Amino acid sequence: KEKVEITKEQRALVKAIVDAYNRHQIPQDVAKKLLQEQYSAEENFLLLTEMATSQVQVLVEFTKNIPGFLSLDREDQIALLKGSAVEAMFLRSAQVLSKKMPNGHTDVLEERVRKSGISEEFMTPMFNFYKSVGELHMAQEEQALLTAVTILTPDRPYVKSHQAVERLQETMLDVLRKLCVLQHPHEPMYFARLLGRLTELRTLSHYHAEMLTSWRMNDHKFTPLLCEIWDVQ
Ligand SMILES: Cc1cccc(C)c1Nc1c(-c2c(F)cccc2F)nc2cccc(C)n12
Repeated sequence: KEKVEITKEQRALVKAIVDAYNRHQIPQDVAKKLLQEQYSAEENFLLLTEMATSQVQVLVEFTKNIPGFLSLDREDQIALLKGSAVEAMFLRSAQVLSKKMPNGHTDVLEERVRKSGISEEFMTPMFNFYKSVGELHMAQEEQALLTAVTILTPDRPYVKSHQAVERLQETMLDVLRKLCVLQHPHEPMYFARLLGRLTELRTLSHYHAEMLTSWRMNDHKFTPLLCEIWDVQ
């Protein structure tokens, strides 16, 4: 039986990533609005746009705190952020939507998503993903590390120093693998199931691109930050 040991450095790495993941949460005012505003498709879409915008801001702050990220080539940092934003946001919103939030936020958010003009063909895979993430009952270390692994994916478009990104990603994967073994001793395939979510995320990001197009066709407005991160307009 292989003895799994987390080194001092790895413990420090996990702490840094979890602190960053928790420090940057969706602002309270956005979360509060979810409960207050009335339910029209327009109002729901506006709220979700505001939420998506703050999710991008939260993502940028989290990413800057991933040890080693800021030492990467500056253009690669941008390429990684643009290439991973949707996947990281699906992961983040999955945490919000899957855990039973206090005072019923979850179903309020779910309700608004379901009534925001998104067509059924995207709704089903999106909520299947949220359900499959919820069933994993991920610890916060796993959520934060899996998000970091997603961001540090070397084969994003326009990434030049592929190897530098791969080295960082491997550092995260190694400690995530150890954590999974230590925290789920009776589920030897747990780590593999986590990585399986990343495959599902790739599919979702294609759906997301189509969602963006259909929203644009219906003349929905985005914020400048959303236009920049997804090269729309
Ligand atoms: C905030 C939110 C939460 C859950 C579902 C949805 C549809 C949203 N909203 C958006 C998302 C988005 C996301 F932020 C996380 C996950 C999947 C996503 F589709 N992307 C965008 C891009 C332009 C406008 C909006 C309204 N929008």
